[in-house]
Amino acid sequence: MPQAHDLLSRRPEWRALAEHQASMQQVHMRDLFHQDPDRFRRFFAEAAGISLDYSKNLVTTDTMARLMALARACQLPDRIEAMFRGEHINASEDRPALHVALRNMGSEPITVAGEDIMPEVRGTLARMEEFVWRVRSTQWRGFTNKPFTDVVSIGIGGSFLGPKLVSASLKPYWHGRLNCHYVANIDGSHITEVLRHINPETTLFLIQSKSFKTQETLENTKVAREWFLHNGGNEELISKHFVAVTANTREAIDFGITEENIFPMWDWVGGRYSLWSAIGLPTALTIGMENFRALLSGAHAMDQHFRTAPLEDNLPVILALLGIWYGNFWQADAHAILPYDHYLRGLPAHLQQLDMESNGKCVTQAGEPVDYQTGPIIWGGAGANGQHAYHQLLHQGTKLSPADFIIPLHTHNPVANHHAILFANCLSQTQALMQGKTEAEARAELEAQGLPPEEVARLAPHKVIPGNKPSNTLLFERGTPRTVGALIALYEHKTFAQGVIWDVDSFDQWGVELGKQLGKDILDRLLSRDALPGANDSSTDGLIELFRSRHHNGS
Ligand SMILES: O=P(O)(O)OC[C@H]1O[C@](O)(CO)[C@@H](O)[C@@H]1O
Repeated sequence: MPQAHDLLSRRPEWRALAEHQASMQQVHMRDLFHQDPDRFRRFFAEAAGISLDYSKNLVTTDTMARLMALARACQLPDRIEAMFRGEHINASEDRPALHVALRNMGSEPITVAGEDIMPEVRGTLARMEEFVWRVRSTQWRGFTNKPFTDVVSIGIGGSFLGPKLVSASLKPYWHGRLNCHYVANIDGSHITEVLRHINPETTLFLIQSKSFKTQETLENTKVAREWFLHNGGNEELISKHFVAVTANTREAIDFGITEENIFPMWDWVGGRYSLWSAIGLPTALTIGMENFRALLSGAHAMDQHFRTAPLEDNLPVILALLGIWYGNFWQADAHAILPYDHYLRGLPAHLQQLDMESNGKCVTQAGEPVDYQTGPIIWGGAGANGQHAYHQLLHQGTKLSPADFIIPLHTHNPVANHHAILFANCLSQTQALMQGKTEAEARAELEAQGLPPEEVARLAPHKVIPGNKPSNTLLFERGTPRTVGALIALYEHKTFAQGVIWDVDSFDQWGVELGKQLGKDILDRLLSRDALPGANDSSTDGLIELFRSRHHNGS
């Protein structure tokens, strides 16, 4: 483990990058492409069905060498091995981070506290397979003996975003009869809108919560249970319609879930890394267990690549280091995820939790305050839609936000020339971001339109596009379970690699606890008929009183 005094920004490799950045300030990517006709091939890597063109970055081979030197100085290869070996790399919670075990296809054991965990992982996969088969084959039916038509997954954060992303990404593989709905928010509109459209006789509820203590999930489960009991169900029938996935079996049983309907999770899997576990049940029910296993095998292929490829050819490491280059040396606070694929439209939201809950940290593993930037603001949306929404800022704004463009070479739904047009949009955006438009080019265009000189002079500055805006282009043949698995695993490992270099704990999330703690007292005060004494600031007190004045008569 690096010592506290090895603060990242004190390392010679860090200083070498800072000096290099100073020398790069006048460099434009246009020139880098003109100087090196082979640039595309030189900055191209592929693994596990994913291809990465990182040539449209403000980097040279010297830049990449210096970034790789920083990664080695931070012992990245050793830390990768430590993760796969189950070392307690989640130092603050003294736990391993073994989401890779969930998709481990190898024969080697993976031990936690001296126990090989693979038998239990594989046993749970087998239980999932049997459950999924019984539901999809209609052997498991509702209380009026009808096959299930709807699955409602109740969970939030990693118990929601991951399975929802995978379900949506693999919509072409969905079972004909089974519809999947997700309920996460404590906003009653979320569950109301779902319950409005389903039949209690043919609905299966999955309660997804690693802790089984998350307020939103427990409150929504109570509503779902009451709805079921008031629409034909009864206590004895709960076991036919409610299944839980949790690491807290006791709480789930106390809540009324029958033990044989509880699938385990483990504390060595973080919520945002858990879609590969039984938390993936909604996905497995809709796409089938064969496709779910293909998802796992795609992720495993990326795991093997991450664990064995030289850093220079390692896709997660390349993406991680490029993010550090811009975040720590070019003051980029954000990073855009732009899937040019309707089915992958949920990817930015999942990666927001994956990245921002992992690396949104301000102390090192040793508890030292950092004096450098850590995790970026992750944002984004589906292309080509974003071009008509926020790409203006990417092209002419003052904020630097590197972007990942993600696109399949083949669509599931060939319609007219749509895929070629989508692909052309993706490439034209990355080209425009890279090359921009000079004032001379802007002037020439305006003159070619026959505008008078004073109009040319007036408009030209508004038409200049600086360019030199970095982007990565990630390609894959088609959005199959394997490529979706590999793609998500790629970003998991990118996130981990950045956390190693920033020396933060990417697997805890203490920052979310304070809001939960404060919320308890505020809720008591909101619900109290009598005004309870103010707890702290006048804003919170004033807002509580505003709410109470609308909800308690005579108060
Ligand atoms: O699965 P659980 O325990 O309900 O937690 C849901 C989510 O809440 C968090 O713990 C944050 O509060 C996430 O890390 C997690 O994915």
